[in-house]
Parts: sequence; C-alpha cells; structure tokens
Amino acid sequence: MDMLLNPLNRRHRLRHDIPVLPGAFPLVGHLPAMVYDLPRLLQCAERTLGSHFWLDFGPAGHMMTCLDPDAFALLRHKDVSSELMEEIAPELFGGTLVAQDGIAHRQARDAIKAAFLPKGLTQAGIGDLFAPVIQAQVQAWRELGEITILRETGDLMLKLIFSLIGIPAHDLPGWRRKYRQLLQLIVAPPIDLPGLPLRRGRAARDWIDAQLRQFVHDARAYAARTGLINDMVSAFDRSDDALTDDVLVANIRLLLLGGHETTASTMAWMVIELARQPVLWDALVEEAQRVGAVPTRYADLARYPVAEALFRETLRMHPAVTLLPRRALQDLQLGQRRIPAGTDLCIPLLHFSTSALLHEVPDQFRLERWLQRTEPIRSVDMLQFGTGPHVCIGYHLVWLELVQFCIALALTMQKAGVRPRLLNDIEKGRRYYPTAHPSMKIRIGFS
Ligand code: HEM
Repeated sequence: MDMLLNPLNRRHRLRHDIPVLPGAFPLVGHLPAMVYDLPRLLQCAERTLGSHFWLDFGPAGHMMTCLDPDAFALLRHKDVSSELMEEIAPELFGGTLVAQDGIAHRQARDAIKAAFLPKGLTQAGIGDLFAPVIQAQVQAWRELGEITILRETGDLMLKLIFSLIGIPAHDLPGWRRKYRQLLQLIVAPPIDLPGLPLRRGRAARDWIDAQLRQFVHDARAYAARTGLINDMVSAFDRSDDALTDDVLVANIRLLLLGGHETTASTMAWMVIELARQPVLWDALVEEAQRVGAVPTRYADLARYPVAEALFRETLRMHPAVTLLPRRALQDLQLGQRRIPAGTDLCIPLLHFSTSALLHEVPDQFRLERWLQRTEPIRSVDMLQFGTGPHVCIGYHLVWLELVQFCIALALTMQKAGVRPRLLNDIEKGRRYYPTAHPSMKIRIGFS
C-alpha cells in the first residue's frame, strides 16, 4: 500500500535550514502516515532528506526529528523541556508529572516512584496480587480455545492496573466504561457538544477524578486501601512542600493511562511472536517447566532469563511508545546542526529501537542478543522506556508482570498439551501513533 501522504504537496521547503518532509495534508499534516506506517515514513525521510527533517504533527505543529542516535541524549539534556506534552494533550496530561520539568516534576515523581521500585513492589505484595489474576485469564483463554489477542490483553491489563490502584472487583464494569470514554480524549476533535467524544471524555475524567479523590480521602482517614495508593498518599503528605490533592489525583490518573495501553500492546506482541516462532515457545516452556511456578517477587526474576529476553526483544521489535515530543529551551547543537531555542523536537524511539547502528541484524527477533550478553543493561538497551528524568516509572512493574504473564501462559498451555497459533496476517491493521499496537483483529488459537 502507498503511504498516506498528500500527492499535491511535493514542494521542498526549509525551516531553519532543515528540510520539511513533503506530503503533509492540510490540518492533519503527516499524522495519517505516522499512525499507519511510521517505519516507512521515517525510512523515506532519511533516504530523501538525511538525518534531520521536520515532521508535521497537524494541530501540534512541526517537530524537528533527528534520526542520529545522539538525539536520544536530548532526553537527559537540562535545556530540553517536556511542556509540549501538555500542549499536545491538555485534557489528559495537564497537571501531570509527564508534562512538567525541574522541581515541580521532581517533587511529584519522588512521591510516586518509591512504590514502583523493586522494594516498593515487593513490600506492597504486587506480584502476589497479580499472579492469580493473570492465571485466571490465561486459563479462560485455554477454555475458549481461540481469542482476539489485543482485546484480551487490554482486558487483563485493566484488571491488573485496577487491582494495583485498589479498585474493588465489583466496581470494575463501571470503571471500565468510564476509562474507555476517558481514552477518547486522545483523539477527540475540539468540539464541545453533548454526545461528542470531548464532552463524554471530560465527564469520564471528572468521574474518575472524583473516585480517586475519595480513595485518597479514605487512605488518609482509615488507611483502608490496599494497593499502592496508601504508599503514594503518605509519600505525598511527607513531601517538603505538601503537594495538593489535585496533583496527586492527576498523577494517579496518569498511572492508569501510562500502564494500560503500552503493556497490553507489548503483551499482545509477545503472544504473537510466541505463536509465529515455535522455537521461542519451546524455549519458554522449557524454562517455565524447569522452574515450575509463576514468579511473585521481583527477586525471583533472575531465574527466568528466557522470559526476560522475550520481554526485552518484544519491546525492542515493537516499542509501544514510538515518538517523544520535547521543546528546546536554549539553542542546542545536534550533530552538525544548530537548533534554535523554542524548537519543538521529536525523539523517534521506534527508529533507535530498530536501528542497525545500535543492534546487530536489527530486523531479526533474536533472544540470543539478551541471553548471551555479559554486560549489564544500559539505558540505550531499554530506550523503549525513555531515559533521563522522565524515564518510565513502570519499568520494573512491566518486567515483573510480563514475565509472570508469559510463564503462566507457558505452564497453562503446556499442561493442556496445546500451544499458541497465529490465525491471521499480522501486517494489516498495525498502528504506530500515538501509541503502537498490533491489529485489533489478530486472533490466536490454542491447539
Ligand atoms: C511496556 C510498557 C511501557 C512502556 C513501553 C512505557 C514507556 C514509557 C516512556 C517511553 C516514558 C517516557 C515519557 C517521556 O520521556 O516523556 C514513560 C513514562 C512514564 N510511564 Fe511508562 N511505559 C510502560 C508502562 C508503564 C506502567 C506499567 C506504568 C505505571 C503503572 C507507567 C507509568 C509511567 C509514568 C508515570 C511515566 C512518566 C514519568 C515521568 O514523566 O517522570 N508506564 N513510559
């Protein structure tokens, strides 16, 4: 299929001496090609324009995109800001730490991050909380015999993330409905009328915030909630400049958002890769049987090198977050180019994750690149989680839950004498932006 570029826009233009990629449509710019075919779009831009070019993000404006791996270090640069995040998605990210810089960011992050480090996860018993939920879902797949994978992993992730926050199981259907409406804010056109996505999404966000406010209140009043909310509330209350409940609530909502689609997509890709490569499945089953149980503590993970390699290689080949927006606060030097203060930047994680400059035979799914390595994991090896002050808070949690997931899958299916099988084409229906995921239609059989 041809890329979704505007055939009437062929003019070559420069901004600040850097070429603008032709093919943008009015209003939506290059967004259609980014959503449906980002890898080919980046390759085409590199081939025709070189390593620095402007992409048109439609309503969010132009962003200078640099394919040189040095651009990854911009995420750690003191003169590069995350404020653009809030301008792109004010309804979702306004007031959250992902869109803040400096002290405001550090304060909010410090109050949350301890709960997500290995010690915090172990103390809160998160692995014990997750294991039965994962096992029940995988068992249900076995009984169904055939599933639509992304729908199922999305459902499982909602259950996990809600249990993490401490939402009681009987409240789940209501939450699920509101959560889906909240997600509409990502794509809602800016028209605020009854029945339209913006109005519904805002109403859902207000509902969710009101519930979270009540959780925070209960955590303070009775120390009644399980899950991470108690830990976060106490950390917020202990912080030097007491942070308001609005900040706390907005950031708990961010955790719900940040932890769901990304992990559901990675989990779905994991199953797809296991289904299409029998040797991967055999290696995983062998490891699962040798250890014989689903891990529940972070410290157990060292016993599952194959599952860890599967987690890392799946993310490398299919990073869920493909592009990160930033803004230069001062003039910057990037390779041979000077980038003026105020320039909006795009850091293409997808490109680095599959770049031949960083990985041998990058197009091949190879567990060996992780199993045979002797050096520790560097930030460039986990670039799918970003780096620097905003590096993903959920990294250790994702590692734990994805290893739990694939080991539970292997043990359950092996016991029943079946293995996953891919039932349709994986290329059609993939999406790459705002987050990447496999087609909603991919079906997996267990036989
Ligand atoms: C495979 C799963 C995941 C991927 C690929 C992923 C990726 C990322 C990336 C690339 C960033 C950096 C954003 C930036 O620099 O602007 C990020 C930040 C963040 N992630 Fe994740 N994430 C995942 C799962 C999770 C989970 C499970 C949670 C929590 C439950 C989470 C919570 C967050 C939060 C709160 C931030 C903002 C941190 C900050 O701005 O300081 N993520 N994530």
